[in-house]
Amino acid sequence: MIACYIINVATRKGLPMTTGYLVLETGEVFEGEWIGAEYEIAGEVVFNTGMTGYQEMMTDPSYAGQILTFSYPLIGNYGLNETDDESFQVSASAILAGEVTETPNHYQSHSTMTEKLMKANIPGLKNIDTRAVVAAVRKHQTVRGKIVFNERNVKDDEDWGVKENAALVDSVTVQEMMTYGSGNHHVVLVDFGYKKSILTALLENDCKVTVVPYNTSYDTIQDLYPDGVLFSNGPGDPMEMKPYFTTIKKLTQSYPSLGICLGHQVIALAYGASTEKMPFGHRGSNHPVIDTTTGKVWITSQNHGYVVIENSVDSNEFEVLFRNVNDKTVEGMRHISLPLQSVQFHPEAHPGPSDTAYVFDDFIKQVSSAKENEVVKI
Ligand SMILES: NC(=O)CC[C@H](N)C(=O)O
Repeated sequence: MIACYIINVATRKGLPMTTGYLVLETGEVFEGEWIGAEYEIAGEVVFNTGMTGYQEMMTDPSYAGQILTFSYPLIGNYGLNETDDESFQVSASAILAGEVTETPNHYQSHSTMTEKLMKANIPGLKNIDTRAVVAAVRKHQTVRGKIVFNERNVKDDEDWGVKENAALVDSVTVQEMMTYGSGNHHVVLVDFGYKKSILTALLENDCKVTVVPYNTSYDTIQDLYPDGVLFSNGPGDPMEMKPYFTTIKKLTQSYPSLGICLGHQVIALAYGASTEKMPFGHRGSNHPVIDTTTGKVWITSQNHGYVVIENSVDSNEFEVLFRNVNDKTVEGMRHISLPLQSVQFHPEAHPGPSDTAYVFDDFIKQVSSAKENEVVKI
């Protein structure tokens, strides 16, 4: 299922590169050159400030339903390779870029950005003023846009086609469970749209991993006899996962658990906390977070638009373990008594720094000690 709404499938096949427009619901129009698939599309416009990592970003399922702006001015210079996709699809609904090179230079490069978009059937605009787009997104905070063939005012459009989060997650979750690896620790990865790097990090930590659809029942997961459960990243508003909060809470009370990004948000919600939309999110590879217990600051990879509201977290149950250095928002929590931790940032990196990869080590330590003590499983 396509996560975003295709507006117009009129094609311009055979015509040379033509102009295309980003039109915002607030009325601004930005001109660029069309690349990739030839259809019009709508979505929330977001921006990522990473200087590298465009391949990992566009294939990160958390971008489903969003028009992704690369703020770094030169995109595609080291090409795209056969190993760095974070999923089986380009998940962003469309991309916006400044200069896009057609002559990448890297020994692993396998395709250009334009070829990748064509193959994945995803549209984009290049040579668009991404600085102005980012300024507009920052000004309006959350803003939807359309990329269209002809300049027009979309202010009064009713049809934005942005799907409910449940549909976004449905478009990226696995259809049936799959098991990978043969390590000593069996981890169930609850898939809201997992990044491949999370699976890789677990496999590198001596795990056997069973990826299950996000709506798998508690009993089905229990029958897998997991040693631990990881709740993945994913697209959309975490509140839309409400029907699963009871299962999520029960799982975290039964098995050592780790939540990453959307996984962190749904755990917080399952325990009664609240989330809210941020002004324009954190998307980039250099977001500093402070460990509130050690005072150490880590540079993290991030991609989120929602955040857990700190004063909604029950301090008898959780401590806020990480906080964003810039805006002080919650970046991670640790349960007071259960082996349960969650992070808003991406310890698996890809793209971005892997300074916080130790979060996986800590999770596996909890999994191991729970197995040794057999005190956690019911
Ligand atoms: N990377 C993620 O898991 C993103 C979580 C959620 N969709 C958000 O935007 O906040």
